[in-house]
Amino acid sequence: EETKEHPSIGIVGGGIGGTSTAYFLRQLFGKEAKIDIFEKRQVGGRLTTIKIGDNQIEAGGTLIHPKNMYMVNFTKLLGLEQLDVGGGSFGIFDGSSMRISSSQYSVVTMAKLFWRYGMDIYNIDSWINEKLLSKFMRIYDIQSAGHAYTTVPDLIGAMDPSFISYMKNSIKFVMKTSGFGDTFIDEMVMGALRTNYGQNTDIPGFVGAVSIAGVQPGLWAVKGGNKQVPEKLVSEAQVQVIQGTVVSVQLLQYQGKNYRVGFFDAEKKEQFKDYDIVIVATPLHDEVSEIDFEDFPSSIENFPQQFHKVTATFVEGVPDPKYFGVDNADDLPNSILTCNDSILVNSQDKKADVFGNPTDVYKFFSNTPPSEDDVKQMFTSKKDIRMATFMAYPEYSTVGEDLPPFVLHDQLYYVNGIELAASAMEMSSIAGKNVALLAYNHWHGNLEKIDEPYLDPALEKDKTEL
Ligand SMILES: Cc1cc2nc3c(=O)[nH]c(=O)nc-3n(C[C@H](O)[C@H](O)[C@H](O)COP(=O)(O)OP(=O)(O)OC[C@H]3O[C@@H](n4cnc5c(N)ncnc54)[C@H](O)[C@@H]3O)c2cc1C
Ligand SMILES: CC(C)=CCC/C(C)=C/CC/C(C)=C/CSC[C@H](N)C(=O)O
Repeated sequence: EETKEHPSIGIVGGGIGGTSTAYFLRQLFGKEAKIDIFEKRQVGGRLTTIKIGDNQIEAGGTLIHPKNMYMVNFTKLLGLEQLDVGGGSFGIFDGSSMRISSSQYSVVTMAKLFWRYGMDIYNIDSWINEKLLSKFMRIYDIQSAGHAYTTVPDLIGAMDPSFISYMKNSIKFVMKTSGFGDTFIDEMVMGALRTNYGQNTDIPGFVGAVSIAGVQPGLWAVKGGNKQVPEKLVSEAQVQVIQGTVVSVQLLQYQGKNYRVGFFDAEKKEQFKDYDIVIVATPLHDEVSEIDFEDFPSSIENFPQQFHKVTATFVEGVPDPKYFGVDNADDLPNSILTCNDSILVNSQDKKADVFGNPTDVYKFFSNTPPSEDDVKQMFTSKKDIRMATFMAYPEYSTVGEDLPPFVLHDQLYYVNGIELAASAMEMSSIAGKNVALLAYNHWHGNLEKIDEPYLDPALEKDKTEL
């Protein structure tokens, strides 16, 4: 029998969002709480690898920013290693030729970049650090002080109030207002948005800035595959993984447990389990996870925003440089960003495997699956080809001002609303910690830690000294 101190908790979804939530819940509630994760496919979700030839390559979430502290800490805690990724030659393709490409000499590259983009190329890193990262990182202090928020705008606004206006204005507008030029925005920023979200500079400023951070120097991945983080979090958090597809969450009318989770188990048999607390850690979207919420006083619906489909195509072979307007194969950059949203390819990269070994595998992203003919035009020869299509992240142009809440009902929480602000591994982990704190604070009646402003002790001390 669980007591008030030891709730039973069911989590729907075993991606980084669900498994990080489980980890944080275990830290907060201690070892007696019973925590189950329901997973319909495999733990890791959108963190997954693909085998092509003899190579294992990241297929979903790939790059981690050096300042993504939860991902950094999980990697260390779980005995995993960081692998440097990124670097190497790059170019920006406009559909017929390269607008700019790097040289083998870094001074020449810097001169070319300065010639084309002026001071924007120097200012961008400090702008991202000052306008995004330094404010974003306040969340770690806020959460380590136990504070939690019931809505996505409240959480993002707690990092810094300026982020609310970033969520309402396009990245193009935000950057123009900060003094960046059209050429830089239309080429560099557009290239970053197309490779990371398959979208353009009309997307909101907050996710736009996250996307630019996703092409900054110092990016890394977990050696052996990012999916090891969710896999190992499951054992670290001592949770039971139930292989099954959740189809319903019913609000119970009797005094005992709050919710009944209905699911089809691995043998496709319908089963039910009751919990005090339920956490949904998958996008509530028709094409991703169909879950009925039954017997609630007001209906809980899937969220109306569109999801963006992306196909990642992996080809082991020899690329035709002419496809990217380059004559000589040696001059084809390893990483190609594209700045024209009417062409097929969002970006192309020569990949290393999950251990950092070089391969002859190229990955390209496209918003629609390529035809056989497309691939023939892009590669002069190919040994193997694999494709993975993802319901990848929200279609940010359809995201309105009403972002979903983290609290769907008393003791029923939702992690993935955060993706409507920005989708990234660290965002899911931050949302996981927020939901774990909400569940804990509600359970213990710590209402002073919910939706209350966080007063930075260092700033408060300065104020009293004045
Ligand atoms: C191609 C691609 C590249 C990306 N690259 C990066 C990157 O470089 N860096 C970065 O930070 N982020 C990247 N992302 C984003 C990142 O992968 C996601 O934000 C993150 O993995 C989301 O994790 P999650 O746990 O919230 O969701 P998911 O990983 O989707 O997990 C949800 C889980 O729930 C399960 N599930 C769904 N419905 C049910 C149900 N009814 N019953 C039981 N289980 C269910 C699913 O099977 C899934 O395992 C990328 C995403 C894609 C698609
Ligand atoms: C949350 C913060 C502050 C930073 C995260 C920055 C980051 C790593 C963003 C990437 C997000 C994303 C959805 C990338 C998708 S594709 C990645 C890459 N272009 C690839 O080719 O795999």
